[in-house]
Order: sequence, then C-alpha cells, then structure tokens
Amino acid sequence: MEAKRTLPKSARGAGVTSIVDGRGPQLAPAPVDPAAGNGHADDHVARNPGTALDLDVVRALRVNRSAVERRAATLPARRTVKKEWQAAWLLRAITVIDLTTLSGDDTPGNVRRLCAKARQPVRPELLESLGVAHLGLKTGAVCVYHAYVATAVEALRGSGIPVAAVSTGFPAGLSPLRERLAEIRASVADGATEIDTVITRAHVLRGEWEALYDEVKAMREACGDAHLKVILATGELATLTNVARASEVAMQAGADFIKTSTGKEGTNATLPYALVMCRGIRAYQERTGHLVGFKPAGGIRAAKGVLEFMYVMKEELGDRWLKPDLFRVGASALLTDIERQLEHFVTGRYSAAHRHPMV
Ligand SMILES: O=C[C@H](O)COP(=O)(O)O
Repeated sequence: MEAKRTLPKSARGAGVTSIVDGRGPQLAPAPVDPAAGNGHADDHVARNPGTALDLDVVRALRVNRSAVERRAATLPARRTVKKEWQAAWLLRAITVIDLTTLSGDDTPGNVRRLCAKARQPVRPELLESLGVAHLGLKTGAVCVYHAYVATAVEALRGSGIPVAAVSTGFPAGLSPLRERLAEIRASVADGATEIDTVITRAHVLRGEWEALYDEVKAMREACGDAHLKVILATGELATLTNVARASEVAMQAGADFIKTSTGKEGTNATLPYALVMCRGIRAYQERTGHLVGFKPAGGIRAAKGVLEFMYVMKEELGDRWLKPDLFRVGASALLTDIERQLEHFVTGRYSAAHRHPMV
C-alpha cells in the first residue's frame, strides 16, 4: 500500500504560536493550530482610528521603481518552502483567503456552494492524512456583491466566517458618493462585517489628497463597526509613488486594510505593489503605533503565487502580519490549486482541477 505523507509534528502541533524564523535555506513552518490565530473572533488587533490628514508625509513619499522591481524579482528565489513546510504554509494560506465570487452571473446557489467551500475548504480525507482534521480549518471570509450578502450570512451562520461585501459601486466606484455610502450601510444592515470599497482613482491621478481622505473617512464612518478594506486599484494609479501616497492617505483616513485590486483591472496584485504597500504599512505603524492589514487581490490563482505574497509579509512586516486579522488574500480560484498541491503532497499525484470545484 502506498505510504501517505503527513505534516511534521512541529507544523501540526498544539502550542505552536508563531512562525519561527528558519536559519537554514528553508523557512520554518507556518502554524496551522487554531490557537495560533486561525480563529476570527478572538484574534483582532485594535482598529486603526486614522489620523488628521498630514500632507507633508504624503507628499514626501517617493518610490524608486527599479529598486522595488529588483527586490520583488529576487524575493521568491531567496525564500522557498518545500515539502511538508510548504504544505503547512498552504494550510496557513487557506485561513487568510477571502473566498470570492464577483461575477455578473452569480446566483444564490453559487454563493451557497462557495460558503460551503469556505466552511470545508479541503476534503476531509486529505486533512485526515495531513493530521490536521481536528483544526477546523476555514477560510478568512467570503466576499460577495451587496446583492448576495444576506444569502452568504445565512449560509455561514454559526461558522464564525465573516461576510465581506464589495460596496461603493464596485469596481469603478464612479456612482455618486451618497449612493456609495448608502450601499455600505445597506451591506452592513444585511450582516456584512467587512466592507471592501473602491476609491475614486481620479483623486489619486490628480493629486487631490484632501478629496481622497474625505472620501475614505466618510466610508469608514458609514462602516460603523464593520471593518473597512480600501481597494486602491493599483493597476490604474499610473505610478508606484501614487500607490504609496494613496496607501498613506487611506491609512490616515482610517482604513483597517489596504487592498491592491478589484480583480477587474488590467494589472491586479503584483509583488512590487505589495512591497510598496507593506512598506507604507510599516512606516505608518512606526509613526502612529496603529496596525493596518494588507490584502493582495486579483489574479492570484496559483499556490506558488500566494506563497510569494506570504514571503513579502514575513520579510517586510513580520509574523504578526500572517494572521487573518492583518492579512487576507482576495481570490476566486486559488483554493483549487492549493487543494491540488496538498493532494499531491499526500498522494504523490496531481488531480484534475475539476475535481476541486469552487461552486
Ligand atoms: O477581491 C478579490 C478579487 O476580485 C478576486 O479576483 P480573482 O477572481 O482574480 O481571484
């Protein structure tokens, strides 16, 4: 009979509470113990209250594109995780996925199936083989259009999985501000506890930082207790300096997370955008003491790809930013590849993607 592989004890283990720095060529395992931060309710940082708009800080930001691109190009080669450590990191990745469906042909049935997948992201027999069936692995959130918030809330009841809504005239965000704010309030009223909003890109392209600050601040107010993820649509902001400045303004205005993309831009999440935004988060924390989360989203479909974003988090912000309250990955199809990789780890064989349907 074929021997199945499992995770090493240290990657499974109760009591593993942080990702430990690897001294050798490999990273140490990511913790996959719920006590190490798989939970949602019990592991939240204090919210970023924002600050007054500080234009001196915003205007002083400049990004050297070629330096950032060089760093982004070397990062995946310098950091790799293999075999059982990779399986452990992929299990960790599942806990930060905002499992997303944002299609014109979404239906209540699709959304319910996606929610079932969020509750049980990996087939039970695979989790058994990996020795982690007891962990109650689930995704970070389910992310849908406002129209499906109530459906998702109902389907996820009792699971502890939050529902995130893309509100504010997603993806272009060009409807009148009062309508965008009303949409946020409606999503919160329907039970969304996380709101992903888009910004007016023209404010960034024209350097209208006060207008951007006021817009994000109004969105934060409309969210109430719901957490605000501000989508910058980085692929439409023209320069990395604009990405850095827009990140800073969004954080000053009270963003709980800054997020790269809607998934609908020509260029979505990339490592250079992630580097610039994570460095902005670090500088903001050093200056104000407030912690802001990061969410790369759009076009992240391969297990290898999500690991690269995790390396950025670990290198630029540290282990604290690898938990769901400060790190999410917005993705509609990534889970399929992660499950395939886990199956390969356990059985030595790849299965067809259609054996891991999302909906
Ligand atoms: O926020 C999430 C994105 O819209 C998902 O994009 P994706 O379909 O390319 O994974």
